[in-house]
Amino acid sequence: QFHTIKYEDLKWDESLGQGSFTRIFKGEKTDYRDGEKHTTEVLLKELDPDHKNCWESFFEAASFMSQISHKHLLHVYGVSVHGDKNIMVQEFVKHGALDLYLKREKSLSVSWKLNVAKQLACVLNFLEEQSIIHGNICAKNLLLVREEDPSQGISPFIKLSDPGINVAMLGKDVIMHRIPWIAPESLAAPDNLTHECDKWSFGATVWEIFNNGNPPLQGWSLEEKEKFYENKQQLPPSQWTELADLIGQCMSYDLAFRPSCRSIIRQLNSLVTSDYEILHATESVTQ
Ligand SMILES: Nc1cnc(-c2cc(N)nc3[nH]ccc23)cn1
Repeated sequence: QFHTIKYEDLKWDESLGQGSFTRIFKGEKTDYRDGEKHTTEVLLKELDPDHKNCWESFFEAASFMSQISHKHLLHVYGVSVHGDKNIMVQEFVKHGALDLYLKREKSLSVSWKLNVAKQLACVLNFLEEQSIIHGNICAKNLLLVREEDPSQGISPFIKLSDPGINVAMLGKDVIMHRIPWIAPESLAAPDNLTHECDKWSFGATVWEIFNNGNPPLQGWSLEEKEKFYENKQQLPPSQWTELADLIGQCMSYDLAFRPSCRSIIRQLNSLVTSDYEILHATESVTQ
């Protein structure tokens, strides 16, 4: 299952916002190991008391994250229950969620974006090998551990966060808000997620990464979003045809057409090599 942490060993610092039915805070946890007191910076994710009915799903997400470990998966230290408070204690990731970072940093290079997309493909492949379905892949659930520093040859490093409350527990509206990240087939059957669902979401997330953090279908109403799926529409394709092809394959309405993780990684690797031409192409355009 997961490690339980004593409430009195936690300290709350500033609020960092909220997710679906959760509030997040920066904080600290203390533990006593070999007679010494250790303080660790943590992210405290609190389930709203008025959504107590979701606590199983909340803890399912915690145990999901605690059962497996991977360099690109967020570490969950454990959970703490105190009265009607359910708290998930996660590693604190310095640069926060990628969707906000992409909006803020307007001049990220193509190789930066490809590097991040490859890291996500790696953890997606790992989850598939472990027969584990995440169910909520999007830039908001990617955390930036380390920024790039080209002068030092340091590349960005991301981690995939927990999936949050199971999409089947959420109301129809929340599910609709997840268009176009949620796979079309999951709209009708949110409690029957498959690995193919994660590939669809991967496609939407790569589109986000290359679209400078502008969310896809930004400002669309729930009705328009529903039509987007009913009419089997696609997101606006990137000018980079190979990238647009990969995103299009991942976001096929027919599950069978979605590529294997190995194929996704192979196609991303081939993109890196052809990165040179596109880089010069965009530079010549922008100059
Ligand atoms: N596991 C996590 C999750 N989110 C953060 C985080 C870091 C930061 N600098 N600003 C933020 N603003 C909102 C969340 C957040 C950290 N660790």
